[in-house]
Amino acid sequence: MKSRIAFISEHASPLSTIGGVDAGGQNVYVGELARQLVKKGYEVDIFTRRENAQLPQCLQWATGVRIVHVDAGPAQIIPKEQLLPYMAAFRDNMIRFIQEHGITYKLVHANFFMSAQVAVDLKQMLHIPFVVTFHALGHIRRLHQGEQDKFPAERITIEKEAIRQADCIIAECPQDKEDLMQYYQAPANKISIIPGGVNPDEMYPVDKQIARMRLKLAPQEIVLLQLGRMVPRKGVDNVIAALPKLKYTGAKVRLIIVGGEDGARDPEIARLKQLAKDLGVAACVTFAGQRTRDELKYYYAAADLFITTPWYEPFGITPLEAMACGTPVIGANVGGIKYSVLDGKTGLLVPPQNPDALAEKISELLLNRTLLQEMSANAVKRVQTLFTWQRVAHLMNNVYEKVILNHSIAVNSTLPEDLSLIDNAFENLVNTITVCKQQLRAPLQEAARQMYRCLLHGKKILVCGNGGSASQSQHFAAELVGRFEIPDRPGMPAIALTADSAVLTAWSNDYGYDQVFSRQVQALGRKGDILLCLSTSGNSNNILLAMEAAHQQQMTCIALLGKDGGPAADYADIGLIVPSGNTARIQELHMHLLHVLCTLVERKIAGLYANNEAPAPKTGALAIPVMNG
Ligand SMILES: O=C(CO)[C@@H](O)[C@H](O)[C@H](O)[C@H](O)COP(=O)(O)O
Ligand SMILES: [Zn+2]
Repeated sequence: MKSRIAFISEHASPLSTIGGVDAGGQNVYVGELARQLVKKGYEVDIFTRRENAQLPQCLQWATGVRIVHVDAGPAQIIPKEQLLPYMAAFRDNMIRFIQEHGITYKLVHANFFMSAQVAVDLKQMLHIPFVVTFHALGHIRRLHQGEQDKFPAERITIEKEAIRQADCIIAECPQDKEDLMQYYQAPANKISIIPGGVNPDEMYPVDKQIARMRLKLAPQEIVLLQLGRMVPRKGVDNVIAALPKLKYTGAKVRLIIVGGEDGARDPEIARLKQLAKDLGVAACVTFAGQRTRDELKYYYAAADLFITTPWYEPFGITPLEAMACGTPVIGANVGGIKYSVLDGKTGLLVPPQNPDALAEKISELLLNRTLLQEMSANAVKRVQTLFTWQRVAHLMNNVYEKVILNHSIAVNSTLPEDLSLIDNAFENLVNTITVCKQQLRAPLQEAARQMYRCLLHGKKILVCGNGGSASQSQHFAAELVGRFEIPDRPGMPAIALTADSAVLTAWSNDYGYDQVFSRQVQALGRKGDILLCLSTSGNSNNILLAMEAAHQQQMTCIALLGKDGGPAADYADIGLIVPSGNTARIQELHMHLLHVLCTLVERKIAGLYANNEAPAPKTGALAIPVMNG
């Protein structure tokens, strides 16, 4: 059966024309991801604020994808900085729609902080788990824009609460994950890195001259392209400011700026036009305004270089689109751009807000046509392997499935008896650890000292136990023979007596299980060796007989025991008794004790070399230097 899920994207609808002040990557993200998720078996409803009274409440936008227009504030475009007061109405009307239509959503995917706030409420009221992609973080914006950031101050608090409540947080690049962890204390295990993508049927390489003919651009000019939302953060002024600094003296260079509206209505375009005039480069800057998505590939393909130098970019879809069309990118070394653009391979990275550095890199690339061609091929390949919406949907589907599964487990398994069993097991373990910490410090130290001495004198450690303790014996031997925490140290001789099925079965079959370890101790043990025994009860006959055999061989017996130690406590030279009546807890503590012993012994052995107590081995396998006596 298909799973129905809800996207919330309060200000960014896939219906909007890209390049408007608030219409950019998020609109594409929501639409493309929804379409691809349909192929994974989902039905997606995208809830977005009604910006136009003429639109129907619910519109079938693509197969399996509906857009639901939610009434929240006036039905007109409102800058997203002013939308927060309408979000309560958004939430209430969204819930009304869900209830009137009797829909059950398996999951909500919130986009941007205001949608996340709605998702938090939905989770509380309707018990729907949610995933969030923030697309930008308020804290980082504040850092970069200070007072010019016009979002309400509550944004950061809302983001923090959403992070606390979310079932999974989608970071769009490694930097985004770091920011979430550093500024919001988001737990790493709640974050999945999933980038944005490109639709290869929409963005693909087109012959440069054909693209230019379509756009009526001069075939012989050098074209630099800047495309996207026209807001100060995007650093378009930085690109204009680089133009007079270009050292390139070949063909005429033209900068085409796609996005934004007519200068009179768009203050940012007016500002950029004025800047171009002031710098004397107005004649080589073309303001192309907003373009339909169909036209964008021609712009990307017509350009020799795509340039994007924002101060902050949580992901950035335009550099990917440019690369998909085979156009190398010079991008700011920030956020998602430093992840999508491979410096030196698919383009170059520059510091933001630095026209000199940008001018230098543009000139460098324009002078190296061979490199530009290589970068173009690399760019297409990189996008097609890593950044298609198909791949994004595949990764997202994995996240959704995990969230949906965990949610249903949580809902169906909150039986009070289960919970109290879980809690008891943890509390029991914590208590046992606390008691052991006090009681076992001295014997642990002594056991480690004995083991170290034994190994230093060229002797070995034999280990045995039954059942769970048998596997722990092997676990311990493996840590010593191989390595534990310190690489490049000599192997230490340790043998688990539980691992040779031929010996175990023959001796048990022919003489009895009680002799299964003692026989091996006689055969393998020598004076000065250690026998390490594990027994939760201290009662197992084969363990007691093994210790007897060890004493006859003048070996030292160390025993990890439980309960009251049983008779084994009397046989052992050093007994480490876990004072618990619960076999499982005893075994858990035994494993911990074995690891602590590994740490102590390994450090001592490794320290031998560090302190020059022994010559470092010259060639071949490392060996512990043997001391006589
Ligand atoms: O793992 C477990 C219980 O948690 C069992 O396999 C358990 O190790 C076996 O019953 C052993 O035979 C118990 O022997 P011992 O610890 O009393 O010497
Ligand atoms: Zn067990």
